[in-house]
Amino acid sequence: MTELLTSAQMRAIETAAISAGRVTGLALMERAGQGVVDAIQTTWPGLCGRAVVFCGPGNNGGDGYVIARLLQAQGWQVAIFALAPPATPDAIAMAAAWEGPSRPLADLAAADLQGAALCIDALFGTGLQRPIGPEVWQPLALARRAGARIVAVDILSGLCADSGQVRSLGGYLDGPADLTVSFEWAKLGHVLAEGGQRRGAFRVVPIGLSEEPHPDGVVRLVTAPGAELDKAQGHKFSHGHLLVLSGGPGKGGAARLAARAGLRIGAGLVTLGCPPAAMAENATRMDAVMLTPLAHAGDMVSLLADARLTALCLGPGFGLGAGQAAKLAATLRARKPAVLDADALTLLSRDPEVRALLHDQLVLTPHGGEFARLVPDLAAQMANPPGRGPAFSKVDAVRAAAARLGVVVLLKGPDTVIATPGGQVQVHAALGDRAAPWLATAGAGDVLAGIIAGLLARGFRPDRAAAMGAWLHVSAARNFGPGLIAEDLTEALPAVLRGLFQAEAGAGVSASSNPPA
Ligand SMILES: NC(=O)C1=CN([C@@H]2O[C@H](COP(=O)(O)OP(=O)(O)OC[C@H]3O[C@@H](n4cnc5c(N)ncnc54)[C@H](O)[C@@H]3O)[C@@H](O)[C@H]2O)[C@@H](O)CC1
Ligand SMILES: Nc1ncnc2c1ncn2[C@@H]1O[C@H](COP(=O)(O)OP(=O)(O)O)[C@@H](O)[C@H]1O
Ligand SMILES: [K+]
Repeated sequence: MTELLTSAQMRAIETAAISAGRVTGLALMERAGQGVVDAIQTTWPGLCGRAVVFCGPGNNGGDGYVIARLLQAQGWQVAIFALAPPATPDAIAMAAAWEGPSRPLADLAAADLQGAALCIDALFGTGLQRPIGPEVWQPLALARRAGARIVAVDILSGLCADSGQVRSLGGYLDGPADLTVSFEWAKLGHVLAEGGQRRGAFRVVPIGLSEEPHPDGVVRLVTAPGAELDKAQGHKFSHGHLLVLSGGPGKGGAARLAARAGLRIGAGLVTLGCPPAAMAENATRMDAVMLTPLAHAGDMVSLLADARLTALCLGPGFGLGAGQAAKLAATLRARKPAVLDADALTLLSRDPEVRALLHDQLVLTPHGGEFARLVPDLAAQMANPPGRGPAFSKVDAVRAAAARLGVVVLLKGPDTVIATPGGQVQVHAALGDRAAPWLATAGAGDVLAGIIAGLLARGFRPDRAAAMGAWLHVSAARNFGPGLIAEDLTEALPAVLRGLFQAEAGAGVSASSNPPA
């Protein structure tokens, strides 16, 4: 399952299926409840004992009443605590079918939680449209302190299903849910921002909607590349020539990392272009990467005119002077595929005339700070704590930035978001069995820029190069593991490629996709 839905998209699918008579809301709710109970058993086989179920007023609460009934039928001792009476027809019906104890959540006392093995959080799901107060999150915090495992129905209450941001007043509970069980498709709030960090073990269970038609504009998770990444027969120029521009003496490390990554990912040739004063330093550090002196933007003319030069990478350790701005402008005027990172992004944000030269063969790879310099209004809107109504998520911000700038934008992080100028969005989620916290190390971003630039040089489309780059980068980090430094990423790439091609040649199925669960 590679789609990531918004709550509106999920609602639209559900409403269409119900209105067409293909399913009833009650049947969906029953399957959702059953899915949660099954997921609890799979996660903690044999667990049984006392459970408290916190129910909200909407259909998320409705799921809670189903879960209470099914747990009780399995021998659990269950008590329901309701934040408010059920308010939707389906939740009212499911509450009526519950024959056990039910009390107001406001009456919850520490004694009610003693010995509870489970706390089912069915307070709010995809319908959360405004911040919750302490009366909602404090009982969850209390249950956690009492030692109960928190099971979030659909999503941990207080997280926005569209942005992953916390919507809470007066604090929020510490830490993640122990288990989150969502229905049919993961939602954006399960991978973006805090949502990715707070989902705990994550399962998506079927509720019978998988064949329903999807609305337009669905965001997709980046999955493993396939055989397309392998090298076809040919000579080195068949696989492209990448030019990486570097800064002056003592500043070349970042560009060298990018250049080596471009070579490792299969560009036929990689040249590092540096100021003449940095030639000696770079020559002692590079063998397979070629070197060329580039004192001024004018020195790039013949290189840029050469059709065999298929991509560029500008930014890592580049510098922020007038000379660098001129080289950036010359590159953009040549309209070749390129990755713009680091200092190139800062130069862009300073100079509207250079920004006017952007074109659709470019990939911009900002981190959060660079993104805020490039598109301050969008970054501010994204950072605002969501109040009432729909949130402005990282997906919304990156989609808007790509449309405004007319380039592919990749905004980095454990939740890497990639958008095209046309509005297509992909997310690479470095979570769960794809978590890569060791990537938070100096120079990791330079390697990512080099990988993507190498893929551009090989002829991949900018959005495809960006998505494959994000996947390969995290896979390389995971392949190396703890202790990773940026240099290790390039050296781990061959094993990652070998694994991919072996998986492809084997079952014909990728062994290492990036599933939501
Ligand atoms: N969409 C689907 O296909 C399915 C949805 N189901 C469940 O239904 C849930 C969505 O149900 P709803 O749309 O009823 O939404 P919720 O149950 O998430 O909450 C909506 C209710 O809470 C109120 N509310 C929202 N924010 C509040 C706040 N901060 N403080 C107090 N009240 C607040 C709303 O006015 C509304 O009454 C899903 O998360 C899922 O658990 C499942 O039953 C199965 C199928
Ligand atoms: N916790 C994390 N999980 C997954 N990826 C991460 C994490 N922290 C950082 N990264 C990745 O590491 C890279 C860091 O890039 P960047 O911030 O530009 O650093 P630098 O400029 O030092 O190279 C990005 O690709 C980012 O997505
Ligand atoms: K919930």
